[in-house]
Formats: sequence, structure tokens, C-alpha cells
Amino acid sequence: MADIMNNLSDRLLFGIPKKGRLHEHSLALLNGADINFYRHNRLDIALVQNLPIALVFLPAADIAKYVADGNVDLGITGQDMILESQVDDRVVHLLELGFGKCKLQVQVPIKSTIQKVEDLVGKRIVTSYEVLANDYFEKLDKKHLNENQRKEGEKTKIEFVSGSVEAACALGLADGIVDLVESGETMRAAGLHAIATINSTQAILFRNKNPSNPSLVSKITSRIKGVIAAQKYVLLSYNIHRNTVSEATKITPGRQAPTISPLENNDWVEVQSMVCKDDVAEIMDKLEEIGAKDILVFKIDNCRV
Ligand SMILES: Nc1ncnc2c1ncn2[C@@H]1O[C@H](COP(=O)(O)OP(=O)(O)OP(=O)(O)O)[C@@H](O)[C@H]1O
Ligand SMILES: O=P(O)(O)OC[C@H]1O[C@H](OP(=O)(O)OP(=O)(O)O)[C@H](O)[C@@H]1O
Ligand SMILES: [Mg+2]
Repeated sequence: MADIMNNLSDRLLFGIPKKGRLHEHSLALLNGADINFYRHNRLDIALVQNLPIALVFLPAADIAKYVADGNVDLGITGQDMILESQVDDRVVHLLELGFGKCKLQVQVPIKSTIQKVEDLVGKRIVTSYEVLANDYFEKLDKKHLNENQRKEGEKTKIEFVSGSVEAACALGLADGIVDLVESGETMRAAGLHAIATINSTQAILFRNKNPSNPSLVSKITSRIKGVIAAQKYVLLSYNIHRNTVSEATKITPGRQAPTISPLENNDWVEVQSMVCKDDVAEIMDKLEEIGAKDILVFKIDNCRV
């Protein structure tokens, strides 16, 4: 422990969610970016073995503030946490990470008479997103209540709970909640449905305005960018008659441009191109239709684009 503390001064501090929905995904990114570390049992700081970085494992909710205040140089958390912590103007967004995707929604019991957000004006809301819920309902209050009513305490009441928000209506604590929805399973299981979306969020890599080692921040950003691109794309290779190349490369234009290599048989060429994983089946169908042969799909382990 003492060793670790003495070793922090020359290291870039990188905040990683210590639990919850972003934890495993963040570790997978570090692994893909070859950021190797050993974490002692129960210790929330880990030294990276092959780079001058120390990982600091923190609750996702705190990472935004630590990065904004400069206690930590770089971090991963949800965009929602950055907004909720009110630090958006004090950090620099580097990369959207493609996980932790969900929506912050206003939800009410399916059986309730409340059908639209306007019906919640003046009522009780329970949430873990006090700031965002307050902003949202303050605007609604302004629209639907006059100044006197707002002064006389007829405003919508926002109450904070740190988790299990979905239970609040059934427990009689709230008329509606503001909570995250991904699959909708939690919401449905609690007998709730969404009547409005406040915002959509995903995990991002972001930094402090004056990181201690900017070139190392750039290096990590490029590595992580490569890992994300590798997850998103596959490499497609196929053979096609020269006469059809221009048609084929319209189907697979590549990120920059496709690579075209001659084959021993002069009339045919091999084309290699990165394509989005989600589109690959449809692209293969189209290539087959125009006469492409030997269509192969390769997984990309890592890349720089
Ligand atoms: N169901 C979900 N699907 C996708 N992303 C989510 C989900 N729930 C939360 N997130 C994202 O993860 C971030 C951290 O939330 P999470 O609830 O995982 O953290 P936590 O409260 O620290 O952990 P826990 O709830 O396990 O105690 C949120 O700010 C949001 O961006
Ligand atoms: O739409 P779903 O896929 O069901 O996901 C949404 C749920 O995930 C989060 O809860 P979490 O698992 O973090 O539990 P918590 O309430 O203890 O924070 C969030 O607060 C919702 O309850
Ligand atoms: Mg949670």
C-alpha cells in the first residue's frame, strides 16, 4: 500500500467505475488497449505495469467530479453522470465508448391516472438524478404554475434515493420516478411505464482540462479508439471480376478506401474492406448477387483507423 502511494506522483491518474454496469466493460477496454495492471484485493488504486498510469477505481457517480476538479486526469463514466454532476463545462469529452447505453425516463405506474408529464406537476418524484429531474420539472412548473403557486410550495417535489428507484411508487413514496431504462425489464417488473424521455446516455472517455501528461492521454485515447473500432468492424475479403469492381466497391467503400490486389488470373481482383459488423450479412448478400466469390469475414482483434 505504502509503495503504491509513493508511486503515484509521476503517474497519470485514470478513474475507472469500480462496480455497476460500466465496470466490466471498462476492464475489457483496458485489456484490449494493453493497459496491464495488478489490483490488490480491496485496494482501489492499481499501478499499470507497462505505462506510467495509476488506475483509480471509483463509483461512476464520483468520477465526473474528480476529473473536473483535477484530482484525476482521465476517466470513464456515463454522460448522465457528467450532466448530473454539473461539470460538463469543466471536462473535455474524448470518445463515446458504445456501452452503458440507456435513457433517463419519467415513469409512472401503469395503473395510475397520470398519463402525461403535465399530470405530475405539483406531485412527488423520486430519483437518483436530482439535478436533471429538478431541471426538467422546474421548466414544467414554470409553464403550468404561476409564481404564487410556485412560492406557496405547489411545485413538483423531487426526492433523492440512491438506488432501487423503481420501488418508490409501490411503496407510496412517489407519484412518478425518474430513472434509467435500458431493456425496460426493471420498469415493467415494477408495473411502471415511461411517459417521457429526459435524455439518452452512454459511457464516455473524458479528461480534465489540464491533464498532467497530455501525450499519454492521446496515446490512451488512440488505443481505446482502436479497440472500439475493432469491436465495431470486421474485415471482408472477396474476389471479383475486374468489370464489376466499381460496382462492388460501392457496396464496400471501406473507411478510407478498399484495398484492391491483382490475382494470378488477370480478369479477377481481390478486394479487402472494413465493414460494420451489423451490416455484414446484407453486404455479403449484395456481393454474391453481383458475382463476388470466396467472400471471407475476418474478426479484427485491434486496429488504428
Ligand atoms: N441498465 C443500464 N444499462 C446501461 N447502462 C446503465 C444502466 N444502468 C446504469 N447505466 C449506466 O451506468 C452508470 C452507472 O450506473 P450503475 O447503476 O451501474 O452504477 P452504480 O450505481 O455505481 O452501481 P450499482 O447500481 O450496481 O450500485 C449510469 O450513470 C449509466 O450511465
Ligand atoms: O431497463 P433495464 O435493463 O431493466 O435497466 C434499468 C435498471 O438498471 C439500473 O439499475 P441497477 O441495476 O444499477 O440497480 P440499482 O437500482 O440498484 O442502481 C437502473 O437504475 C434501472 O433500475
Ligand atoms: Mg445503479
